[in-house]
Amino acid sequence: MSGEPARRLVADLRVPGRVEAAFTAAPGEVLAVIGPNGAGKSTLLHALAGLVDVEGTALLAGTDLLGLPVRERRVGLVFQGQLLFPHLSALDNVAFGLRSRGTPRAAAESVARAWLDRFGVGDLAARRPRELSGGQAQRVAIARALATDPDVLLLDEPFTGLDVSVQMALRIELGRHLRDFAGIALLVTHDAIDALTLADRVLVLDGGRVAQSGAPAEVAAEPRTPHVARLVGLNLVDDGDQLIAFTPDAVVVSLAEPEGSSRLRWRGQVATVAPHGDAVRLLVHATPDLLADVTPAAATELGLAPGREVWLSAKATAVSRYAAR
Ligand SMILES: Nc1ncnc2c1ncn2[C@@H]1O[C@H](COP(=O)(O)OP(=O)(O)OP(=O)(O)O)[C@@H](O)[C@H]1O
Repeated sequence: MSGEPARRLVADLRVPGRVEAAFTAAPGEVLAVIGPNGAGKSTLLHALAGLVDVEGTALLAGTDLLGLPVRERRVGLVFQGQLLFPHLSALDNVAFGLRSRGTPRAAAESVARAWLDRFGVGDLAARRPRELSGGQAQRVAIARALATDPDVLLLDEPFTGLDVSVQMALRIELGRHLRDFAGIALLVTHDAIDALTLADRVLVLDGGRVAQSGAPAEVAAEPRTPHVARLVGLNLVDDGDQLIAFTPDAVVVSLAEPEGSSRLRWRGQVATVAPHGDAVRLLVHATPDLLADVTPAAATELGLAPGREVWLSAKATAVSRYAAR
């Protein structure tokens, strides 16, 4: 048996006023970090990368990353707006990390070339960043981060700002490389698809704290924050010590108050009306805001337009209830 401890990350970090989070990640695991604007997602990644002062520990195989000089942390970064070195070719950008660790030029370039090839941009090796499209530059940036074989790969919104078709292609490519990646990946994303398709686990931040963590399917089925509920297209109602989640198509919209004694009814005002597949999706300002899907015929019949006062009710059999904590 090897005496090498598993390269598990055990982090308990605090950047005062911005984020306070304890989490663990196993080698090979992709952890999606999600949450609303200002939740502390970027700060968490910046803390691990050494870009911001942080208290606490981030033990990796027993060594505290936070105690290491930034250059000695085996951390790969792909950050929004973190540009490639403009004066270096794509190849030299990817080879840079290895070169700065003392790898001889030929060996570093050979590794760099292989990474560019894997991301389908090998023929662009000689180009400078300004000669690359956004999607090509992002492929080079991801190749650059992976080329150093980091223990921890930090990806902050790697698809933001790219065309939707480029995002889709890059998501598939990145997914393939993340499956083979032996280290730990933390992926900050605003997109439920990323969290559901790329991640092994999801860490939900809210107001600088961890609100929930678990397998993507668990988090999607039983969201604990309005932000996650909205990401996965569910309504979420706080009912004291329980949370209630239900899909927009489980909501009945009426102009008159629904009969019966169910507490699952709300009065509100239609805020937006938009096509959603074969249905019409309403966002209704109620307490809380709710989504409701109705048929186009019902939308016309009920005169559902922004400003319309409506009643909403949820079928008791169509809701999922779970403990709030
Ligand atoms: N350089 C900074 N100095 C002080 N406070 C900051 C700084 N950067 C961010 N903050 C604050 O720290 C908190 C967390 O911000 P952070 O950027 O980590 O959130 P985020 O979840 O990444 O948000 P977004 O999705 O908008 O990028 C916010 O309250 C933010 O205003």
